[in-house]
Amino acid sequence: MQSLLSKEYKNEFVNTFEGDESGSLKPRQTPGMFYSKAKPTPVKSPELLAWSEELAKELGIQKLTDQAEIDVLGGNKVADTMQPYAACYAGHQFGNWAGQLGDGRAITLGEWEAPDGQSWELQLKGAGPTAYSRRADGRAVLRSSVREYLMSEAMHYLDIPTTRALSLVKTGDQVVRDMFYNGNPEYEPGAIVMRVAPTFLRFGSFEMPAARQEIDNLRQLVDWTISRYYPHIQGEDRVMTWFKEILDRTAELMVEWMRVGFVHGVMNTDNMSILGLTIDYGPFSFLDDYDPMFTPNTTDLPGRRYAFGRQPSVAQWNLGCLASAIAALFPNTQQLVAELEGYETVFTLKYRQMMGNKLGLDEVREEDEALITQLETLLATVKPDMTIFYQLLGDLPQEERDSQKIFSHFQESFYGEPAEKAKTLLLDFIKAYSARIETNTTSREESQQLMRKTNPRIILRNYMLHEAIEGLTKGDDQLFNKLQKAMKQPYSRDFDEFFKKRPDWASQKAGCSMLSCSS
Ligand SMILES: Nc1ncnc2c1ncn2[C@@H]1O[C@H](COP(=O)(O)OP(=O)(O)OP(=O)(O)O)[C@@H](O)[C@H]1O
Repeated sequence: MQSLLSKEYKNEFVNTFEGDESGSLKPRQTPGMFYSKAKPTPVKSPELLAWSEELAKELGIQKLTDQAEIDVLGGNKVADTMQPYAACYAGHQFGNWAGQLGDGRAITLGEWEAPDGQSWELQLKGAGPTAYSRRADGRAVLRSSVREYLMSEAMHYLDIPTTRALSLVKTGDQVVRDMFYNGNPEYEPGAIVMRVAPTFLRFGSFEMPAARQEIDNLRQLVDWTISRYYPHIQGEDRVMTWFKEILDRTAELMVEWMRVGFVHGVMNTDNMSILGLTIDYGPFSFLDDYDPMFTPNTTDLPGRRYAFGRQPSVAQWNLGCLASAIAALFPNTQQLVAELEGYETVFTLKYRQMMGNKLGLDEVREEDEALITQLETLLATVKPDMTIFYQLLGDLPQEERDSQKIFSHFQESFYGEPAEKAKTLLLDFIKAYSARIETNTTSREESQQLMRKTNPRIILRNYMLHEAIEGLTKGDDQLFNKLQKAMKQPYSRDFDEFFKKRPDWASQKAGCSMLSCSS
């Protein structure tokens, strides 16, 4: 175990690539550069609100003992061997080329080598302006930081690839935000999250040199990324093999989001991790009532580009941007295009298997495709609470045939009284499902076990996060602490006080269902 301050940090990224070393925080374009050095801007009075004990242990980080370490987490102190920088990247936002973006409020302090040899970038989000802040302040508010802290850890415990969060610090400064974009800016408490990931490189990191036609830089970044993060990929075709693996990981990530009903909300290419991790927890939401066209992002409302059911195809579109960016490294792009077109097959195979697990099927047979489609139609029509529906499905007695009893069994998952047609869909599905389950070669117990480890029981619903944030803002951390415990066991029945659907009052309240982009 080592302390945050005494660690000998590695700085491979800045030692390998060309960067702007001036340390100037003036917003600017940085052609030819992979990063710009940027020290965090000190805050008034950093106060530790949360610390991920398990993650710290995994990384070999010693328990915090004094204020100097909290000062590191708040950006007021930098260890001697850290070389803080903001990365330069570009991106497509809402389908449009946005040019240079870069870390406008995130600063990577250094790379921490864990006892198992794995290297982790330690990054502060909300640590003040950088060369890439454009017209914004480089800060984050408590509201969005609590959401990122809790949700990224919750995703980890759901077994979904994600960046992690080590700490949450309240800065003591006030930050101005117009939460509802109605021209009424308000002061909100500022906060900083320390995020960790092997790398925060995004699709947009590769789009940047490609757009600037800096082909040598692009090649250098690709080669380095493969050697460092995909060391098992060797040989002449390594760039193509690498692309295929990113495609595979991205498809897998989409399947995982669909499994738990996670809607990211801003799937721009600057928010697509090159490792296939969930990155950037902004206006995300879990589905409450099952609606494939639900988007939690108010900015996304007109087109619903990032709606729940569209995420897999948006991921393919984003992979297309990555493919275009690296196309210059291939003599011809035929295979690249073919791989991209193969995404749908890759996704569908994984998706079916995942749905089979959600349903407790022993295997996914060809005829199960119809059952899955039947279920999807049922869910999209009845719009029950997704999480509760699957829990009830797992608990439904196998021998139950009484329509009224079946209907009552699912009552808890309904938002409002379903129409007659919806009832018929439910009963027809249950009939087909029960018949299929009877043909399982595995036992009912095994089937239920599979369902229990695939279908989460506890999800961090937006209204719960909202209530926890309201509490914290008033100095009451009870709910926040309870959620921190509950999210670590999303498949257990020990935290059933959070096993409940979204209350009526929360469906229209800002921050409880829908959110705006960057805060
Ligand atoms: N308050 C802010 N100050 C400076 N730059 C910002 C601010 N908010 C967002 N940005 C920048 O705007 C771009 C898009 O914002 P987005 O909300 O996707 O990212 P983010 O939440 O800040 O960061 P990340 O993707 O690193 O989690 C990024 O380049 C980001 O750094």
